[in-house]
Amino acid sequence: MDEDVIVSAEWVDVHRGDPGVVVVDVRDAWEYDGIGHVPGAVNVPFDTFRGGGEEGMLPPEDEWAALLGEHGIGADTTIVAYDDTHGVFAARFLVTALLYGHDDLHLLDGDYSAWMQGHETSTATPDVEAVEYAVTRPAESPLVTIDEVAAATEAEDTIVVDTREPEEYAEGHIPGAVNLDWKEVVDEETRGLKARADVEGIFAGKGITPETHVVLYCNTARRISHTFVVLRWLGYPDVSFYEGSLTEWKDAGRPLEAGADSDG
Ligand SMILES: O=S(=O)([O-])[S-]
Repeated sequence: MDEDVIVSAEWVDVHRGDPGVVVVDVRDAWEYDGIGHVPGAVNVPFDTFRGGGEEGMLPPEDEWAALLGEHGIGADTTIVAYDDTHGVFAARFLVTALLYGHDDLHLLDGDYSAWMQGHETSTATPDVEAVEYAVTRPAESPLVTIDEVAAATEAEDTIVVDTREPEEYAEGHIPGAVNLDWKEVVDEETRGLKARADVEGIFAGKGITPETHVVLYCNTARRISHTFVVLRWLGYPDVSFYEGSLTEWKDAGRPLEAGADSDG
């Protein structure tokens, strides 16, 4: 997952039929079938790759491999994912793929509602030839443990970021964390990301810069997936992902701090 992780609707329109490209729609089946989808996209609903394994909300490795294979995705496939919620569910699909070693990953900028405004849609289910998918775990992982997160709250040049809504943060957050609601970087009108400089400015306003070690958490590692993808797009080199998130933190009886973020 590199700085080309975010792709425009125009790019998807040109490349969606290319050999080796699979467009993945992570909405529910009724939306995919009933409302329509990007022509040629396969449907891998969020529920089918969410949880059930031993590592946070990741699916078991063999189930993940079978799921991708049955949708015609091989280890070298270029994956483009989308949803209808500004990309947050699709981002979780992409981060799951990354954690299981897939490399060529992209998020449609905007979502299906935005796509529908100017692009062809379809209700036809594509013929898919199943392939074998083999997981190869990456040598380096952005995952951090609960103890690493606790240490990060005290470390210099490190910022722990809560990507939930301000009300949730105010109720209780990891001590020392700043609050940056993942939706802050989304343009409500285009449904895609705000301009790059604006996004960088929003992050910088919270102390998140390319020089900082950034540790992300939310409740169950869904919303941080979007922020993680955006930080990869910006090329920030040191971003950690707390898969256990607040669910694990609370279950472990770790301390919480209440109150709003002082930066608003
Ligand atoms: O997005 S979430 O994991 O905090 S529910």
